Amino acid sequence: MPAHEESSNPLVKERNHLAASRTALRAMREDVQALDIRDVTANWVNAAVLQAQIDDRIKALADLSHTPLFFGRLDYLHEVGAEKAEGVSAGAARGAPAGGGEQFYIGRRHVHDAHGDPMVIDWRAPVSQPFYQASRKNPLDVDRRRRFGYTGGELTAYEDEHLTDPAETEQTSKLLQAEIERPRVGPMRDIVATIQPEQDEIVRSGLGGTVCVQGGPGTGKTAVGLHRVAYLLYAHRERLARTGTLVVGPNRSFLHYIEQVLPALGELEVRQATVEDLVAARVEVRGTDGSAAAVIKGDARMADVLRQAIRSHVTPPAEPVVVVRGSRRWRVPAYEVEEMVSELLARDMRYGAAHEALPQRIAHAVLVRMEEAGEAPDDRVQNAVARNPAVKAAVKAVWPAVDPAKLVLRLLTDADFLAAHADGILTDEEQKHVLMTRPARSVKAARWTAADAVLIDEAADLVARTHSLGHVVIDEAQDLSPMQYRAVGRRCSTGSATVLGDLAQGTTPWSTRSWEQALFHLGKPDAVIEELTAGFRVPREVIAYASRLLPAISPGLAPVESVRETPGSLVVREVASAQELDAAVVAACEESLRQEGSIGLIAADARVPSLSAALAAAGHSCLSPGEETTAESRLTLVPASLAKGLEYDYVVLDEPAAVVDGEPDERTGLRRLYVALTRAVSGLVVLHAAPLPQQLG
Ligand SMILES: Nc1ncnc2c1ncn2[C@@H]1O[C@H](COP(=O)(O)OP(=O)(O)OP(=O)(O)O)[C@@H](O)[C@H]1O
Repeated sequence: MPAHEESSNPLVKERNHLAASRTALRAMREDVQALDIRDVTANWVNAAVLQAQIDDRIKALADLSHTPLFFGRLDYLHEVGAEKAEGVSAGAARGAPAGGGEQFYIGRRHVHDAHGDPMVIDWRAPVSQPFYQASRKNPLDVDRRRRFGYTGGELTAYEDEHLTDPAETEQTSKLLQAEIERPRVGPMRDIVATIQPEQDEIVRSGLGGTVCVQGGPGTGKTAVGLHRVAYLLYAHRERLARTGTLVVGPNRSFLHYIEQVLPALGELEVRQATVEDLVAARVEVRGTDGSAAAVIKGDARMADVLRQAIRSHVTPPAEPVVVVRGSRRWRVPAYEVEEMVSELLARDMRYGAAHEALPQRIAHAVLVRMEEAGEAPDDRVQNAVARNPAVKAAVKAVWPAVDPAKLVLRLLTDADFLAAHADGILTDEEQKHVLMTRPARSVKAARWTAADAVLIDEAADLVARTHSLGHVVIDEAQDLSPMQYRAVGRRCSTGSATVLGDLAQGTTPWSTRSWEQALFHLGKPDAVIEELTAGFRVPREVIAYASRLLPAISPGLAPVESVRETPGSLVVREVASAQELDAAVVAACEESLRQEGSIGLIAADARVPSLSAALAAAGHSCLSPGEETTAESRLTLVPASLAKGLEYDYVVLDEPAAVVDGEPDERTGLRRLYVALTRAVSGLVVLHAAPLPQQLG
């Protein structure tokens, strides 16, 4: 209950404001539902588009009973200035505390009353920012910050900080702590009520610049990235609606896990995809690469090879172009066409754009001759000449169209063609690795790998510029290859990016070694690199245990400082023999199921079938990673390879040595183990029959 009493019961007043805000929100929704669009739409296409927008708006205005409409209140000392007033209409109905300042309720979305005056201010509005940033040292004109506590949708508590009262001392907020420690059930949720100052700075950094965030497990990188998109959409709604936004994640399960955060914040238009989704539009990925081949194919030098290979299609003209029109013949000599070609090459334009431009250039040369001969040709004549069979034939010989997939197929199947463009760039050994072991005859027949699809995407961009979005968030970025960074980078070449990752969690053979390099490949070398160090997921004991691996997996990285005490959160249990391990694991899961919240059983991929069978025999069904946990179904069996980015209240970790052995080398194995050890919110039980990796000792 409150530390400071007001004259009448403040909790009652706050509940009244909540009830009034809900009524106002309902009225806003009803207004939208009542819109009659028949008069304003010219045809059914317009009507359908408008109706879809209205439906989205109705969805965005839904009053979700489990997500409180507001979570905080700011009492300003003075009226807010014009620079902050955006999103706050000029009316007087914002509450006015004694003393002449203004009062604002901060929530997930803007709610206004029938007069258009705000009842709740969007957390992203400038006037809300002090809720996250104001401190005793720098109160930002805030007299009082109030946080609200809810139980099952009911407003049940509040907590005040009087930032300008010298008598009051700094205390950690109990409501904040409780919110951070709330058990996890279901998919990831938003953190608007508790964004921390250092996170808020990243969330609100401008649309113009790219930000890269290095942060250990559970420091809120994913949360920050998603809230940043929501913030940018608020601050630059029109521009981003036109250009589009995208969140890139490592796999489907992860995308499922995070997919509800943005809709809960009212943002329904953000695309979410894996890098493979982005690049696999052109070919179907059916094959896999060995790690040696994948590393070379993912190396940025491949971009140089492709560039050379595509340019090799340009051949200097051997003959003049002779265009016959009516009774006349027009001749453009070979040297003149060659000059055009050199000029196009020097301009460094896209291959396909130059292919389109060349016939027009040749036609122009013909037109000049026509004019010299006293004719008066216009644009239509130029276009007709550009389509003349002789011009077409000349362009086909000099600057032929190139199909990106066919180009890559030739590079991967024709050793001489590869050598011609890779010599001096790739060693002989590397070239051998890149060549298909079973050369396919056609694009359709080829068993393309994920890395091949990225090469094709690169080639396609050499032919025609890739469409760029306004903003792209890349999560778990440390696992991207340089070529994958390039693929994502061209999708934000005219926009900006948020790059999120942890060097210690890189588990691909090509994983990022330095953020500077990664940003260079992304095409954003001037990005700001930030670091998050406070951990909101993993309890102190557990993160300390996992951090023992850091010197081996990422020397130089500082361990995460957990904000969660939770004594007794780590149990390491040795099982007498391998035969008894499955039963011990099932028992540990049952033990965990007695607690509230979600349970994740993480095991080496190879151990999953046996554990699945053991659980089934004991009468437990389990979910797959990313599938929604519910009150009835709370146990997920997670192959270690899919654990990244996910979290569970209680984690049972099966046989760490097997997790390490599941990877091609020890460092990658230990990194995989580090990921597995850092998924727990409340408790971790480690079970092992084999000796633990000595780095944990
Ligand atoms: N300011 C915060 N208030 C409350 N919870 C937070 C805050 N920041 C992060 N969290 C919670 O901490 C957990 C970890 O956050 P998140 O998944 O974003 O971390 P991460 O850095 O992406 O971790 P990983 O490296 O393991 O992928 C999530 O449950 C998230 O909601």
